[in-house]
Amino acid sequence: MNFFKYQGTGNDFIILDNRNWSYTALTTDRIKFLCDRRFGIGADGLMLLNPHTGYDFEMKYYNSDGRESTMCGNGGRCLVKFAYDLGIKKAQYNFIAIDGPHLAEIDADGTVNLKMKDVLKIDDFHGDLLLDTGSPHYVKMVTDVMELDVFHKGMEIRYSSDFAKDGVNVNFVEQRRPDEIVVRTYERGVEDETLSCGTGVTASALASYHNEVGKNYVKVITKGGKLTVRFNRTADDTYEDVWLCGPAIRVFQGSIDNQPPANS
Ligand SMILES: N[C@H](CCC[C@H](N)C(=O)O)C(=O)O
Repeated sequence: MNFFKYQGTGNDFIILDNRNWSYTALTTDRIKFLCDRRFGIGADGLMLLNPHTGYDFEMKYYNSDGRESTMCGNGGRCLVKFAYDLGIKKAQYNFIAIDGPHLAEIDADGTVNLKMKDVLKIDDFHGDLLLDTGSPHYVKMVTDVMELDVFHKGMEIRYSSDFAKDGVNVNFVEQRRPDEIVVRTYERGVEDETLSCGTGVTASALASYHNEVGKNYVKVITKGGKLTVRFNRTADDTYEDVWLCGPAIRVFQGSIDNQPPANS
């Protein structure tokens, strides 16, 4: 099996070119094995680039637990860069994912800009915030975010009775400046802190204290690197024209045996 490894601000992915449908029969166990950082290749998730009528491609995303999941923002950005590296070169990409169509553009400096779905509401949850940016996100504003035990605090919320059934991604956000936040995320389906989470960074930017009605531009610092989120907040508190912008890097390509070793 030939694979490609990409990362977007440290959120890393195995990508398979599935334009000839050769990888469609991957099982949950196989994807989990491929994402395993000891027995397999190692990644936060795996993506298929599928052909799709009317779009440049279709994105299929699987968390490292092997199960198909909802939208992955960093994954979407990496998949656009993968398409470019395959020779699919467009001024503007238009691909389809589980949460609908997405536009994307690659800047001259390599920044990949991904249009995210509109967010029609942000709910209050006992003083924290809940919103869906293509994946479900819990946002808690904190101080000293880098001192936090994100793994245990995140797991506690994710497995609490309110979220245990479907899960939720948990973001801890420190407002450093009116237009700059620091975000750390415990990711559902990885069941650990990732170095960044694109839909989580987007959710955190929309939920952060200082955004105002009209155009906003939020700088987001994560353990894996820097991203920016642009959006228009409407007078009735919906969020549109939302773009997640940042690097997407091809790390290596390789091949892995088709059958995992018997003892894995
Ligand atoms: N773990 C998320 C999906 C991937 C999100 C993240 N990797 C991103 O960049 O948006 C979930 O199951 O909801």
